[in-house]
Amino acid sequence: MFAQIVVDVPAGQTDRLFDYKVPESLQGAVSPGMRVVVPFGPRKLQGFIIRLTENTTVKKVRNIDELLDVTPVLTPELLDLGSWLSEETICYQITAYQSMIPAAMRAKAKKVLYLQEEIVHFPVFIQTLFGKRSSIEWNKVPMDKDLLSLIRKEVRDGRILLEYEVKDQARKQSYKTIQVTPKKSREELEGMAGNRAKKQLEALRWLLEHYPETPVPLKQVEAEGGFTRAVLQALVEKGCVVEKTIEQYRDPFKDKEFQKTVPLSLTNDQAEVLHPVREAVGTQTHETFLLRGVTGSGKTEVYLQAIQKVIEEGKEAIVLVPEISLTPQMVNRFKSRFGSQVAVLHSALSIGEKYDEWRKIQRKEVKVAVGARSAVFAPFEKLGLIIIDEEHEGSYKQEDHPRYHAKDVAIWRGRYHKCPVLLGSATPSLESFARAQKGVYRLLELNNRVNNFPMPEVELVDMREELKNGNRSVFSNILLEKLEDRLQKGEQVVLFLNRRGYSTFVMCRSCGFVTECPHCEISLTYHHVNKQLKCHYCGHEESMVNKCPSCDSEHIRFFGTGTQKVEEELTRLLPTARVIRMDVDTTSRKGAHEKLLTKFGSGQADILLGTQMIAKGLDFPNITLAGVLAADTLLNLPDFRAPERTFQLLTQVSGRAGRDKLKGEVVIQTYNPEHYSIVHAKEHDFLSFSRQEMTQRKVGGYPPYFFLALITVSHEDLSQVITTSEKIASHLRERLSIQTKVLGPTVSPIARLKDRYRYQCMIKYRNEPDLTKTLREIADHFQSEMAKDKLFISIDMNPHMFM
Ligand SMILES: Nc1ncnc2c1ncn2[C@@H]1O[C@H](COP(=O)(O)OP(=O)(O)OP(=O)(O)O)[C@@H](O)[C@H]1O
Ligand SMILES: [Zn+2]
Ligand SMILES: [Zn+2]
Repeated sequence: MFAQIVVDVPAGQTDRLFDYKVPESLQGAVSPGMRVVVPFGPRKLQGFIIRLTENTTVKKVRNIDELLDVTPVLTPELLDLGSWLSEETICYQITAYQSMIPAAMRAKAKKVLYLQEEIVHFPVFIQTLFGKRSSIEWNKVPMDKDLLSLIRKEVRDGRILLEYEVKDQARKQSYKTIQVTPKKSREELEGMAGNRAKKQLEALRWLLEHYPETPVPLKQVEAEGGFTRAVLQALVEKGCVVEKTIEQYRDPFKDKEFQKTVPLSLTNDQAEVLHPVREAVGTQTHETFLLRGVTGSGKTEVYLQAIQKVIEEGKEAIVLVPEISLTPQMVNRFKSRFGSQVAVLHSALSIGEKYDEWRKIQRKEVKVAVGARSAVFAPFEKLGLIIIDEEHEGSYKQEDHPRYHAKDVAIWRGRYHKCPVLLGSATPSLESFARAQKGVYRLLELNNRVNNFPMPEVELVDMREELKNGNRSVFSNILLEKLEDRLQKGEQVVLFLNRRGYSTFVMCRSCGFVTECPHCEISLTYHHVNKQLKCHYCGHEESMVNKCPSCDSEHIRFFGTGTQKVEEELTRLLPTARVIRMDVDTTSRKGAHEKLLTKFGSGQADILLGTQMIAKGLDFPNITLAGVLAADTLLNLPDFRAPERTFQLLTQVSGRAGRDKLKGEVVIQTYNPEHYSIVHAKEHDFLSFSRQEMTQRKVGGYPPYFFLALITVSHEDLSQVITTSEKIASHLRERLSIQTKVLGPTVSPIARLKDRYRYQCMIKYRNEPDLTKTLREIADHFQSEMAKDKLFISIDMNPHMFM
C-alpha cells in the first residue's frame, strides 16, 4: 500500500503530493488526515496523508518513517477544504492544513499515552508495552501495525488517553489518583505488601480506613496521611493499590458559574427572521442568510434559538465572533444557554487550553464552537449551521498565509454539509449587502430594537468650531456637559477613542520634524509608562529625546491623544468620575479584560474609556451616553473602505447607548461633520449610506463592482524591488484581459518595513477565470529567487489592508 503525502517542505519546492510506501508494520494503522514523518532527500519531514493507494508510478519509493497520530487530525472534508484554500488563496497546501490544527499539534510537542483503567483490563500486547507504567511516551511505542491498531481502538474508546505535553503548560493537565486494589481482602493486601515494609503497611492501613473504595488524588494522600511518594509508589508496584491518571481539561471557565438561561419568548420580528433559518437547518438546505439587525435588535437571541434547533437535530454549530468582541459577556451568553456543550476557541487562551477546547470538538464532546476566525475550521462532522456575527469585521480576513476570509470558508463548508450560513450585522459589508440585494444571499431584517426601545439621539460636534472658541481640550463643551449630567444621575458612559492613527507621536514644533522608526517609514509612538518611543510594526524602541535631532530646538514633544492622556484629562476635568480605561496596556494580563468589564457592569465605575475593544457587543442597561472623541481618524487612512469602516464603527459605538429602558444619547466629535459616513451614522441610516458608498465604489472601480488582488514586493535593496515589481506588472498586463486594470507598481503606503522596501501592484478585475493560475505561476517563477535571496512577494486575492 502507498500513501500520497503533502510534505512540509520549506519554500523552494512546488506544491505537490509525494508517494511513500506504507511499511508492513503500519498497514491498517494509517488513514488519510494523519500526520507522518517521511524521509525527504537527506532530511526527515512532517507531512499529512492525503490518500492511500494500491499502486504508484514512482520507481524508487521510500517508506514512511513514523506515524504521528492514532486518529486522523483532519477529516476528509478538511482535507478537501485545504486543497481548495490553497488554490483560492495561493498558498501551499501544507500551510492550509497547518492552519487548521491547533498550535499545540504544530509545535514539536511530546506525546504521551496514559492508561485510563487498570492495566489488567487491557490486551496482553498493551500490558507488555506499559509494564508497570501507567503512561508511556509515543516515540517509545514500536511502530507495529497490530499494536498500533489496538492502541487506536483504546484511544477511540477513551481507555487510553493521548496527551500533548505542551511546554507552555505550567498548570497540571492531569493528576494521579490511587485506590486500594478492589476485590481483595485486607489480609491478602497486607500479605502482598509484606510485613517488613512498615511504612507501606501503615499507608495501606490508612487508605483502607479512610478511602477503602474510592480513588483519592495522590497529592491528597501525601498531604493528609503524610506518606511519601516513594512509599505509595512501592504499594503500586506490589499491586496493593492501583494508580490512575485522571485527565483534567484546562478549562479556562472552570471557576465560573454560568446562570442557566432559557430561550426568551421572541418578538414578532425575531420570530420572523428565525423561521427560515430553522427551516433550512431542519431540511438540511444550504443557503446563506444575511441578517441585518440594528444594534440592540436581539440578533444574539436569534442565533441562540437557531442553534437550539441545530442541537435538537443532533447536529453541530459554529459561531464566529470578532476576536475583539469575544468578550466574556458574549461567551457567557452561549455558555449560559448551552452549558458544557460549548467549546470556546479564543486567542487569549494558552496553547494548551486551546488544544483542549479543540479536542472537545474533535471527540464530539461538544455541540457548539464559539470562537474567532480560525474556529471556522472546527473539526465537526455533522455541521448544521455556521453563524458569523458582525460579519463586516475586517478581522475575519487573515492577513498572513493562508490569506483566507472566514466567510468564504464558512460558505464552502455550508455547501459541503448542506447547512445554512447565517451572517449577522447591524452594518453589513457592502459586498455582502450587494449579494443579498441580488438574491445570492437571503436578506433578513430587524429594523427595531427589542421592545421598540428608540435608537439613541446622535449629536455631531464640529471640533474646528470648538478650537475657534478657544477650547483646546479633547472634550467639547457639549460632551463635558453631558458627562457631568450622567455623573449626577448615576448613569454610565462609554467613551471611544480610536487606537489607530491617533496614538501619540513626537514632533518638533520649530521645524516639524517627526521621529520615525529607523527600520520602517512610520512615526514612533510615545509610551507614557516607560517614557520610550516605540515602533508598532517592528518593535524598535528608543528613549524620548529632549532636543530635536534635526534643528536642536527644545520644543519637541509628543502630540496626539492616547487613552492614557485622555484619562488624565478626564480625571482633571471631572475629579469625582470613576474611570475604567480599557486598551492594550490595561488588558494585557490574562483575565484583566473580564475583570474590568465586570467592575463596570456592577456599577463600580461611571465611565468606560477605551479603544476598539469597547465598541462592539457590550450590552449594559445603564449606559445612556456614548461619546466618540475623534470620528475622523479612520477616514484619513489610505484605504477605499475608510468611509465604510467609519460608518460601521460609529454605528457600533452609538449602539452601546440606550439599550434598555433608559434613553440613550450619543456625541460624535469630528473635524468632518459633513462627511457622508458621519452624517448617515448620525441618522442610523444604513440604506442611505450604502447607496452613496456604492456610487463611490462604482466610480473608483472597487468591490463589490470589481474584485481586487494585491501584490506586494519587498526587498532590502530598493532597485531589486522596483525591477521585480515592474516585471510582474508588465507580465500581468500581457496575460490579463483588456477590461482588467493593473495599477502600479507604486510605493506601498508603508514604504519601508523592517528594513525592507515595499512596492505594490493592484489588479482590478471583473472576470478573470485564470487569475489565480497566472499569479501562482508568477510566485513559482520567483520561487528560487525568493528562497536564496531576500526577495519577498506576497499575493492577496481579497485584500483588506493596503498598507
Ligand atoms: N425576545 C426578547 N425579549 C426580551 N429581551 C430580549 C429579547 N431578545 C433580546 N433581548 C434583549 O435585548 C438586548 C439586546 O439584544 P442583543 O444583544 O441580542 O442585540 P444585538 O442585535 O446582538 O445587538 P448588537 O448588534 O448591538 O450587539 C439584550 O439585553 C437581550 O437580552
Ligand atoms: Zn526641529
Ligand atoms: Zn519599525
